[in-house]
Amino acid sequence: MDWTTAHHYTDIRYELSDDGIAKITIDRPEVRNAFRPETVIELSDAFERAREDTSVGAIILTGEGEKAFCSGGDQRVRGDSGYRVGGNAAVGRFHVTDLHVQIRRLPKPVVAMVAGYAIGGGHVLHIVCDLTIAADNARFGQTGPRVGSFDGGFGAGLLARQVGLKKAKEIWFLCRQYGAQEALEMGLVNTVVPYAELEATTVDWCREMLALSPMALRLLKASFNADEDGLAGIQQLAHDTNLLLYAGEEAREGRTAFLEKRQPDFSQFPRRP
Ligand SMILES: CC(C)(COP(=O)(O)OP(=O)(O)OC[C@H]1O[C@@H](n2cnc3c(N)ncnc32)[C@H](O)[C@@H]1OP(=O)(O)O)[C@@H](O)C(=O)NCCC(=O)NCCSC(=O)c1cc(O)c2ccccc2c1O
Repeated sequence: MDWTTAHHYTDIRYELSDDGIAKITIDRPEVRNAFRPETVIELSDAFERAREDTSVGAIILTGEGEKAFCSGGDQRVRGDSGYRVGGNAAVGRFHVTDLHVQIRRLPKPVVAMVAGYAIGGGHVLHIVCDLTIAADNARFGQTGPRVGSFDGGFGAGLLARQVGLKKAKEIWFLCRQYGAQEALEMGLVNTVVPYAELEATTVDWCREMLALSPMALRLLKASFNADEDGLAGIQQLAHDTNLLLYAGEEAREGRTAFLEKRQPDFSQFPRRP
């Protein structure tokens, strides 16, 4: 697969295929692709870039190398008030949770491509992606209670929806690691493939989605969010539906009437049963 670098970052890579796939790679293999605040800022920028690029229809999130997708927050820059920018800022950050919301709100499918460890905050990153393709060497788990941390947001609630409440509690309360096959059996990932086939399979899945209606995929993603995110999810689905209303004659009549300073004539539109 040929990828073209579309923007240069320090901690991540942002690449595009020639057919509408963006690939975002956490590029810190020396720490098993742990993220520091700078990494999260770059990831957020890259996801926004992919969102704004109308040629992009699917996004892959992955980690460099075969040893890890992501090992969570970089413990070397963890201070008493969060993770420190530059390793020594006085006030820390916990803003990977904003990235979770951004990935879920992004109106294009986001696919986690996981080889090696998806651990701690790195595990939550794959949970918030729409699909997960795992290599046969992938290992999943939470470590929060082992390092004095927890994610009570999507890391707990969404995980429970994916694998069931008892299993989610087991994952968090015992901090065990689970292999790719076990993850597949519990509904944590969509498929498992040999590492050598990981990228080709992920790209194939993306291409299948690229051949489908982008608006239908967008509304489906918003529909799942509406169920899971309460009022914020309903707002997103409503906003997306409003896009369709805007594109129709009925809404156009309202806008045109306002601009022409006349009463709108909605009588021409059916009152559908
Ligand atoms: C991931 C591992 C299981 C890999 O084990 P392995 O044996 O393959 O490799 P090493 O352990 O030897 O690691 C190689 C090298 O990488 C360094 N490293 C690994 N992970 C990290 C990390 N997270 N931070 C910093 N450095 C890391 C390791 O020290 C080695 O360096 P050398 O210099 O010695 O070569 C295993 O490494 C592992 O268990 N890692 C730790 C996983 C972990 O506990 N992660 C943090 C969980 S907490 C978290 O992520 C988190 C972040 C947030 O931002 C939150 C925000 C809001 C709520 C909750 C949050 C949250 O919980």
